[in-house]
Amino acid sequence: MIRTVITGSTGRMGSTLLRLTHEAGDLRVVGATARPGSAAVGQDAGVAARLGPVGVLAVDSLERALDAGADVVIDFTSAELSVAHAKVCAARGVALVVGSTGFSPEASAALAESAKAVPIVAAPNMSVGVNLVIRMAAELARVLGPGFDVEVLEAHHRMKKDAPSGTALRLADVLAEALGRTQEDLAFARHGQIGARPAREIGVQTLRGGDVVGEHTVYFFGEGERIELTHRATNRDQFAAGALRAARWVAGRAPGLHDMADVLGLQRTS
Ligand SMILES: NC(=O)C1=CN([C@@H]2O[C@H](COP(=O)(O)OP(=O)(O)OC[C@H]3O[C@@H](n4cnc5c(N)ncnc54)[C@H](OP(=O)(O)O)[C@@H]3O)[C@@H](O)[C@H]2O)C=CC1
Ligand SMILES: O=C(O)C1=N[C@H](C(=O)O)C[C@H](O)C1
Repeated sequence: MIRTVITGSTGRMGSTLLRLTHEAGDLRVVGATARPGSAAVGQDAGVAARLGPVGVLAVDSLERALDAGADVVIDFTSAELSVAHAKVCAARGVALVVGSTGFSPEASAALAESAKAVPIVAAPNMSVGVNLVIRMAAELARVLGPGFDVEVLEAHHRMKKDAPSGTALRLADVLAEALGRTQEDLAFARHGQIGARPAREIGVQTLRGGDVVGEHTVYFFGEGERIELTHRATNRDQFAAGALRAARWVAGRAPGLHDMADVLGLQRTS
């Protein structure tokens, strides 16, 4: 049994992770955290997450959740909290799976520092399907080459805090690498008299509204043809299932920072 702690267990992803971990035959929920001062603290974490009892009380810090011992922490909270949680995992020698997005360069560097002490899998999207789409997008860009204009469009629910999504940023990075472009070539917004589209540009656009779980499309606009590569998530289970797969893979590994491509045995695209 892989002893697993779920942070942010009342959140959209936290509650999904709690349910799938509780249902898994090979993982056991041994700890759960909730925001300090919230009504969930001290309650059965499953009840607080409106799932039914899981037999573990939600506590207000990761340190406390780890007191009974754990093999892996699964963390979908925020970039800032994930960095703090990674430091705790590094100090306690516990493996970590991070799904949070919105990392600044400094936060990414801090995560990499913690990964010198413990194994960490971090990815902006844990869906197996999305990771294959990322790979296919890089391949399409390489083969189609500079004659196609490339644009990334993402849509998410109205509560999402970061923009563009972590997945859209990853797509933009792998497309830029495949096409020999740089961060300077990414266009995050257009407005007014912008003139003709620069050939090197890679557009990254954001939609927000309603309960959209997560949609990403890469457009390759050519002369006389257009390719659209789309992934649509209709619930959060596939993100959580990917995170559980990462947890099984990372528990007991040597320290290091890994991506979902490593978990899935795919060649890294960037
Ligand atoms: N990698 C992937 O596959 C996916 C990644 N994500 C990412 O996961 C993250 C979480 O998304 P989502 O579940 O929708 O967000 P939610 O806001 O629903 O959940 C976040 C959870 O973390 C808790 N939390 C956040 N900040 C703090 C803090 N400072 N102290 C204590 N608790 C805190 C929240 O508590 P409270 O509710 O009290 O605020 C909540 O329980 C986002 O960064 C999102 O982009 C999402 C889906 C898939
Ligand atoms: O916040 C979300 O909901 C999601 N965030 C991730 C991202 O930023 O890429 C992944 C997924 O699309 C859902």
